Amino acid sequence: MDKVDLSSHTPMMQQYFTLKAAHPDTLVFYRMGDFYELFYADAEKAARLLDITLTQRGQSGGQPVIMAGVPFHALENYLGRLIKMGESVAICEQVGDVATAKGPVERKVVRVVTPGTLTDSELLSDKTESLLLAVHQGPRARCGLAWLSVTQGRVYLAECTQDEVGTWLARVAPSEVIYSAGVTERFEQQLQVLRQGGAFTCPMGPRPDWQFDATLGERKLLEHLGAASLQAWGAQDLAQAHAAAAGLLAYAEHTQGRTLTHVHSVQVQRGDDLIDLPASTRRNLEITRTLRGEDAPTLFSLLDTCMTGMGSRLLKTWLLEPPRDRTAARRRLAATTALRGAAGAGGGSGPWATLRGELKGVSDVERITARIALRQVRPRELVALCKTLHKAALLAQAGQAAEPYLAEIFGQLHPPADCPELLLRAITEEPAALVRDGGVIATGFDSELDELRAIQTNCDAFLLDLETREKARTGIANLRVQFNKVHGFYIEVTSSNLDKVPDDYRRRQTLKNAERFITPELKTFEDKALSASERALAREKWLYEQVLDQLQPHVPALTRLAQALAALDVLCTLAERSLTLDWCAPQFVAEPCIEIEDGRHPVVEARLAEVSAGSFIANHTRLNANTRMQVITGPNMGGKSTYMRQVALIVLLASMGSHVPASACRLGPIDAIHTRIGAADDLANAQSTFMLEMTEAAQILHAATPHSLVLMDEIGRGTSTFDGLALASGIATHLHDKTRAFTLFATHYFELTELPAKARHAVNMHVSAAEAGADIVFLHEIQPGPASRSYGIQVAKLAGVPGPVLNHARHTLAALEERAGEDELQVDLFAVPAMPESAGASPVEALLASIHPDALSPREALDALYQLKKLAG
Ligand SMILES: Nc1ncnc2c1ncn2[C@@H]1O[C@H](COP(=O)(O)OP(=O)(O)OP(=O)(O)O)[C@@H](O)[C@H]1O
Repeated sequence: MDKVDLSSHTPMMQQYFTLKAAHPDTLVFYRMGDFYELFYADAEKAARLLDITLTQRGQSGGQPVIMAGVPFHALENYLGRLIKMGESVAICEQVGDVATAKGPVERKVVRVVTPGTLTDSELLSDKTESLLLAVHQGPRARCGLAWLSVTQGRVYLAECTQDEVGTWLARVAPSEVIYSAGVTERFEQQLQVLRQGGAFTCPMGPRPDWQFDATLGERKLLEHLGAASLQAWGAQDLAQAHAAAAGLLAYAEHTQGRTLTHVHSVQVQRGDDLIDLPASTRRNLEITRTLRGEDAPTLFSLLDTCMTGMGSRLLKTWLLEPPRDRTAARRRLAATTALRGAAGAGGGSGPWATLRGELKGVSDVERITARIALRQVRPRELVALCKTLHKAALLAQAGQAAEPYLAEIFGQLHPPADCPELLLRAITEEPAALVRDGGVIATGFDSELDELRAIQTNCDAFLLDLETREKARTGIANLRVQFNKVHGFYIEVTSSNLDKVPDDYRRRQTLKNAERFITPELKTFEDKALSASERALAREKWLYEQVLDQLQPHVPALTRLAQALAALDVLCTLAERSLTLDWCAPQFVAEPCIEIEDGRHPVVEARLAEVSAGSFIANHTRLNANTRMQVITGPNMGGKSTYMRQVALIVLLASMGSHVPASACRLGPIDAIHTRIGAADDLANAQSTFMLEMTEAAQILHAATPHSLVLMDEIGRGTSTFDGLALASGIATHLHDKTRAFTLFATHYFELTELPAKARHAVNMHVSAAEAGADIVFLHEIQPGPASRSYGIQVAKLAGVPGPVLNHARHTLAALEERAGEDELQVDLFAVPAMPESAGASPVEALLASIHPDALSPREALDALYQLKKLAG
C-alpha cells in the first residue's frame, strides 16, 4: 500500500495502519469485539479467497472503509483455509484495558501464522512436520541451508553448492522457504525455476538481508545450545549455514512473537550422509504419496500403524532419510528384533504388543512441549501431558530391556522430577478449553483462588437465607431471590403481592405478572460476588502463567522423553508390521550386492490380499559384482514395473532399519536409488514427456555410482522407434560400462536383449506369461533369459479393445514381421562407436601445409594462390 497520510484518518484506522506497516505482505486480522476485521486490500483479498462478504463502513481519510470480517470463534477454520492456500496471517489482538482506554484500545500483533511456522494443533497434520527452511547465498556459489519445525527443538544445517540447492529442497520438502532479500537476481530466478519445476512446492519469500548474518547465526545457535562452541555438533566452520540459521531463527521468532526457548539441539546434514532419494524416486516409488497425489496406498500408509502422531512423523523421517552408514539401521533392526519376542511369533503376543497397548492414547508430548515453551499450551493439553507422564513413568519402570537401544529409550522415559506432580496439583481434571473461561486451576493449588471461589459457592446459601428472611419480613410467601446474567441479583414479587413490598425495595425490572427489586443488602452482596468472580478469573490467568514458568526448565527433558516415546512407537510398529506381513531381517554386508530371496512388492501384495485377487508371486533378485544389470523384457502387465519397484522398496526398507518383504536379503553399501519410470506429461511446465524422460535420464547418468541402484523403465518410448532404440541402447551401455550401477532395465525393445551377449555384467530376465488359445495368462515370475515374444495384442484384448481393431492389428503385425525378416536390422547396437574420423587433411589444407611463405618468390606466391583457388573451387 502507498504511504498513508495518517493525520486524516480516524484514531482507530491510524492504529491499524501503523500495525499494517509492520506486516505489509501478511493479511492482518484486526480484532474488533467478536470479530477479526480485515481492511482495504487485505479485505478484498480475503473476500476473494474465503468467499466472505466485502462491506464498506463509515469514512476514514475521506474515503469509505472497505472491510471484511470473520467471527472470532471461527478463526481456526479461516486460518486453516488461508494457510493451505499458502497465505500468512498476522493476528492482532486487543491487549489494553477496554474500560480505561482513551481512544482505541491498545492492540498488538501477538503472532504471525505462516505455512512453515504452524503451532496450532488444529492446523497441523498429526503425521507430517511443517518445516521452515532458510537459504543463504554465500560467495563462490556456496549456499547455506537451515531448517526447523517450530514444534520440534532442533535446527538442521547444511551447506551445498548453488547447483545442489534443488536436490536439498526436494529432500527436505519444506512448507515455507525464506531467503535473503540480498541474493542475486539469478539466484532468485533459480529458486523460482526450481519451484515451478516441482523441486519444492511451498510458498517462498525474501526476508531482510541483515538478518542473514553468519556471526549472528553462530551466536544465536550457541545461545540455544547453551554452549561455548559448535564443535561438539560438528557445526563449526559452516559460515553459510550459520547465516541461514540467523535468518531462520529471526523469522521463526518474528512469527511466534518470542524466542524459541525449546530449541536445544543442532544437527548438521551432509550430502553424502544419506542415501540419495531424488524427487523422481520418491514420486515413482510412491513412498508417501501415490502418483495421483493421494496419501494411500503408499509404502508409508502400509507401514504406519503407529499409535501416536509423534511415531508417525518419526517413521516418515526414517523412511525418507535413510543413512548410508548402516549403524542406525543395525541398531533399529536389533531393537525391532528384540521387540518381536523370542519366538518371533505374531498373533498379538510379544513385547511389542504389550508396549503398543501402553502407547495407545499417549498424547503428542513433542508438540505440547513446544507449545509450553511458546506459552501457547492449552489447559487440556496439560492434563493430557500429565496422564502421559504417568504412563511413561510406568513404562520406564516396567521396560527392563537388555537390548542396548531399547535400554537407552527406556532410560529416557522417566518424567522430569516434580513435573507430573506439579501438573496434577495445578490443573483440574477436566478444565475449560481456554484459560480465559476460568475453571482451569485445581482446587487446593492456591488459597486466594479458593477463597474467591468460595464466595461464589457460598452465594447459593446466602440467597436462600435472604429469601427466608425477606419472606418472613414481608409476609410474601412466593417471594424469590434469584440471579440472571443480564440483570444480576433480584427479588421477584408477583403483581398480586406488590402492595406488601417494603420501602427499601428498588425496582429493577417489570415483567408481565411480576416486578423485580433490589435491596441495599442484596446490592452489596452482588458487588462482592461479581468482583469475586472477576478476581478469580484474573487470578487463574496469573496462576496459569506461573505454572508455565515452572514448566520451562522441564522443556529439554520433556523433548527427550517425546523423542524416546516416538522411537519406541516406531520400533514397535516395525515389529508388528514385520510379523503381520511376514517380513525378514535383512543382512548388511560389505561387498557390493543386492540379493533377495522371494522378494515381494509390499503395497501391491497388500492390495491383492485386500481385494482377494490371488496371491502375490515372489521373485528372487541377484545383483552383485558379477551381475550388475538385468535387462528385463516381457508383456505389458506382466509385472516388470512391480518387480523393479519391489527391489527398490526392499533396499529402502532395509536401509531405514526395517524388516523386508522377502525370505532373505543381503545388501551391500548403497548410496542412491535412482528411478526413471514413465510418468504423465508435465503439461504445467510445458515439458514434453520425451524431454522429461531425457532430463531424468541425463541426471541419473551424471549422478549414479557403482553403489547406486538404478531403475530404468521403458526408456526411449517417447520418440520414434529408431531414435528411442538407439538412445535406450546408448544409455544401457553407458550404465553398464561406465557408471556400473546396479541397474534394472525394463524395455520393450527386443533388440536390447542382445546386450548381455556383449556386456559381461548384464543378464537377460523376462516376466513369464503363458498363452491359453488366443488369450494370455500372466504368471508374474521373473525368469532368466529374454522374453520369447511380445503379447501386445493379447493385452489389448484383455483391455477390451474391439474385435475388428484386434483383427486389423493381427494382419498388420503379420505383414510387418514378414518385411522385417527380409531386411533384418544389420546394425550392431552395442558396438562402441568409432570417434568421428579425423578425416585426413583436405587437398587445400595439404597444399597450404606444404607452402613456406618466407621461401616463396612473389611469382611463386601468386601461382600458389591460383592453385589453392582452383582446388577450393
Ligand atoms: N509378482 C506379482 N504377483 C502378482 N501380481 C502381480 C505381480 N506383479 C505384477 N502383478 C500384477 O500385475 C499388474 C501389472 O504389473 P506391472 O505394472 O508391473 O506390469 P508391467 O510389466 O510393468 O506392465 P507395463 O509394461 O504395461 O508397464 C500389477 O498391477 C499387479 O496387479
